[in-house]
Amino acid sequence: MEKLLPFTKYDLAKVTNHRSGEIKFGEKMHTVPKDIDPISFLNSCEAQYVLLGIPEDIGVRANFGRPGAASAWNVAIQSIANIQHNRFCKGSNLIVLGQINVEDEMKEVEHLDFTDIDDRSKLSKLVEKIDKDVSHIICSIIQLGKTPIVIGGGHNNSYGNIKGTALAKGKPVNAINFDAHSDFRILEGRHSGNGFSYAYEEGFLKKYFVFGLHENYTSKSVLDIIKKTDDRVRYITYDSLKIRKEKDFNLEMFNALEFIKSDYFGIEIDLDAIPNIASSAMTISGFSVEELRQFISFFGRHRNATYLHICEGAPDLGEKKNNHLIGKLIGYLVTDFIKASTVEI
Ligand SMILES: N=CN[C@@H](CCC(=O)O)C(=O)O
Repeated sequence: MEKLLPFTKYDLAKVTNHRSGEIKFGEKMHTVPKDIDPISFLNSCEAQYVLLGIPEDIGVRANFGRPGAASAWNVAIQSIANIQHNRFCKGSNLIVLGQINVEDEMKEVEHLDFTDIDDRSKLSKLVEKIDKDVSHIICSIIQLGKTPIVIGGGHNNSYGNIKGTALAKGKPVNAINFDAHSDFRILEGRHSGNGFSYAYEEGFLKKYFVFGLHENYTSKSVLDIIKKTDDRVRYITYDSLKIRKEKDFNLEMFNALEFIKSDYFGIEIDLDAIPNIASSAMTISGFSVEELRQFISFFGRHRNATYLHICEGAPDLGEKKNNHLIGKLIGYLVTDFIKASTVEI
């Protein structure tokens, strides 16, 4: 895990606000001790869930998007460290592994211009480099029997999550994606809009379900491709669920689970599906936070749920005064996922 920047107990102490009479997650979560190999530590630690940050937005830049997703990890870990450790959820069930070291890559892209064809190709190459690191770390975590909770970063990291999971399990895996976009776009060089299509094309992704696609932001060509692969790729649109009310949210979650549950699956959450959450493709129309929480709680309950990835949140693009809110939202989602596994289906 050379590309891992471990989160130390001092880092954790710095972000935990101690209050007498209370126990915060930051006082109970595990960190990799200095001079101990992360793999040996993961192997010996009893906690099931492994927090990993990917503070990059190179895939978003390569997709003509607005940078900012690199800032989610920092605000997320600050919020998670200050959740109350109690009978409903225990901080001691989490290992804060750290973040993928993308400092050099982020420096390299500072002056790249995505409208320049050569620069765009450099951006895509850097995304490929990060893909390798993500898939390697995810594979190692899953091989040790742990459950990764990944905080992105752009949605390009779905590729590394899916590939790492498939390599660890020794077979292609499935994915459910709560998203306004399919990210199943053409293979034109890696970016945040084609993580799933690359994983599918390369044989790591078997079945894929997109939950809540926005009809206005899905191209005819993507819809045509999906139509031809109906046995393996399906979707339900946000508009049919929440606007025209032709479909029922709970029933469609059930149907989506029926589709993907035959194999291990990853739960992918793009925060651009939630209105007014700062992100590259921020929206004013979308699912509520409660619906998203119910979604994670529902899918996280299944024994084949193998990882959770929360991405595209970009606190740096939001209002300065309230940029902790994305961290707070991510904290709710992380604990909903952990709580879900105690009611396995
Ligand atoms: N991960 C996001 N992908 C979307 C972004 C859409 C946008 O920037 O408007 C996509 O490529 O379709």
